[in-house]
Amino acid sequence: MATEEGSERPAFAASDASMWRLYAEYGRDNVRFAVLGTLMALLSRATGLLPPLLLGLAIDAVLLGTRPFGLPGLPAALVPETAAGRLWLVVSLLVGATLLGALGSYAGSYGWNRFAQNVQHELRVDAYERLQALDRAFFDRSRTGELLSVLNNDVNQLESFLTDGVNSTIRLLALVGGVGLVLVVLNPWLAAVSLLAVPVLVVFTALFVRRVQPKYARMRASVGDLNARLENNVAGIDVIKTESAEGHEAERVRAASFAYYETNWDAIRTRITFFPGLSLVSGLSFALTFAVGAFWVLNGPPGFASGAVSPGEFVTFMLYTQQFVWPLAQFGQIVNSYQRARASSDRVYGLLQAEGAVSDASDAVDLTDVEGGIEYDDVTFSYSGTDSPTVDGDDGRATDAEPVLRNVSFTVTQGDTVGIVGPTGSGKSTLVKLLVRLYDPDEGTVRVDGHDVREVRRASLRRAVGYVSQEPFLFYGTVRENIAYGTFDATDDEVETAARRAAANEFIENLPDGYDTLVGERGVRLSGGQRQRVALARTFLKDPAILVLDEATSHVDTETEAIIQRSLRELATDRTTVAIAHRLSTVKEADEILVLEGGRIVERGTHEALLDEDGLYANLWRVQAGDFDELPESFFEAAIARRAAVERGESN
Ligand SMILES: Nc1ncnc2c1ncn2[C@@H]1O[C@H](COP(=O)(O)OP(=O)(O)OP(=O)(O)O)[C@@H](O)[C@H]1O
Repeated sequence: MATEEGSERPAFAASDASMWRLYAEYGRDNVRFAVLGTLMALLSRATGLLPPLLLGLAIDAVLLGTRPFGLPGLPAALVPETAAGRLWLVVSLLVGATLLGALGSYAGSYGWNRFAQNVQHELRVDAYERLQALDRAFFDRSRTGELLSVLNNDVNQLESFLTDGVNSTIRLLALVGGVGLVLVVLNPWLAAVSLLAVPVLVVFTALFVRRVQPKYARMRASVGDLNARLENNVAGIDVIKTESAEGHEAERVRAASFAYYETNWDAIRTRITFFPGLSLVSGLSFALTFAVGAFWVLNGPPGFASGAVSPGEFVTFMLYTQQFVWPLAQFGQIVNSYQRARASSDRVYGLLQAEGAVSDASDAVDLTDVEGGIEYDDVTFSYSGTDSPTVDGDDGRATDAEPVLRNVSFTVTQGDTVGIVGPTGSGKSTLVKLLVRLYDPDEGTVRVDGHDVREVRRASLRRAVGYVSQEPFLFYGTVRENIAYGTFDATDDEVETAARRAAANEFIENLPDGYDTLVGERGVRLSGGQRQRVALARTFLKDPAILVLDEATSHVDTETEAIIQRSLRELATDRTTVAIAHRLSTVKEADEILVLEGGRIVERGTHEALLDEDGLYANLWRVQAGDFDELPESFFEAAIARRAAVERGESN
């Protein structure tokens, strides 16, 4: 399939910076929450600096009395005279710092969670909007479960990293910067011992990242596979049951689930060695600092240092070391959450970047006052080369280049009806899909009212065309909502008039809640014929200039068909109609009938003219009339050859 501007295939793979680009783009409007979160997280961290200082002071200046009582920034006039008074002051300051810390922690979490939730929400809605703007070929090649997994799980992973990861990173940086600095100021030599842990942790983490990153990418892909399998099976539950394929499907789900289990377990194995490893390094560093510090208090400075360390200063130092070293182990969680989010961001970003081949030209105009003239001018089309890579790595290059339509030319004068008939797989549905630009032709042009459909806005084109397909799709909701789908401002009267014209009013009124009856998911609570009539009512309500009926009455019984056919004739009277039919009687009255075979128009004319011609159409007509004896042997030979080709999956 040709790309619209003949442009290069768009790059689908996300760049390394995809995650940060997403955060920057979606965080921009919510930056106030991130700032609040950051400032409050810093405040809460800063209040944590006070208790160790107070404890050291209480030990040295109150309990042991070996140094004067004083705190930086505390006026001497506020220092009580008695030891008890001083202890109470320390206790009050401890409580005050704790309260302020709790407040800061609350406000910090509030800011970051609001930020993360807003980003998640906006990202998901945008990704969905992007998805529904992609062309049909993208969906032909994608798996629904996989797409759902991107919109759900992957977007959630990005949110979790914002909530936990970024928030913790800021706290950690504040810690390394703040507490690390305090340690250096208090005792540079002892600080050097504590800080020894940092380079070890950095190297250790780098190794972890290198190992775990590909594992997370594999895991995200297998979540998509599993989702796709589950979605497919739930949708196909009827076939599973009627074919007694429960065992077969349980096995396939087991295989997909096991693939996820294996990729997940592989990542978990790496992760669970990493976290205890970090704790070990942190713990050893704490023990080393304690040993050096305690010997310093007992025996004076070691050879490389000078100055005495009091028991209070030692306690302060150890408490800071604890604040510094243990949370470093948290770094692992952050890196872990980052890696998971990164694997997801590639997929979300990929979806946001996906470009469909069918898009509005930059100078496209609206199709207005549509009269309904249609022209197919030497149209050739194949499903190959669909320019639609998918989120699971399919680059969209189909291998089969066999055309499904070949040099198709015909015109339909405004208000006329054209019937399209032909054996299965001959390209009838494909032909009308080109009219509403679900796909674009490889060669040739489709015109409506003389306009090349590639030069008009798709929305205006589709407003002008009413399309009733073989498998009408109803949305979960009421009958009324389904009829008014697309004509959202229709009044109840208009909905009912449309239903009446589609011969649907009677059955709808007999439903338990009439027009307010819920139709179930995909309309499962209605029969095939009822769904068909609701879909027809939708088209009557839309009142389009061009009507496309793709075997529109295929699901109804003979009697209902007669009623609908009458309505359809009325509907078709003053509008252009393209009717695809297997039952030739439904297009007998058409102004022209096109007979497709292997993607080519092999015969054309009115019903009578085609019967006179005594070709494929006349033979198909004999089949439907049950005159098998009248059929020439060559017809059976051709039919058998066609069936064999269809079964081999060939289009022609
Ligand atoms: N989305 C698709 N991707 C690839 N090939 C497709 C796609 N849709 C249809 N085809 C192929 O194109 C050919 C024509 O299909 P089409 O649905 O147009 O035939 P049809 O005449 O409407 O058949 P039927 O009468 O059975 O509905 C078939 O060989 C089919 O396998």
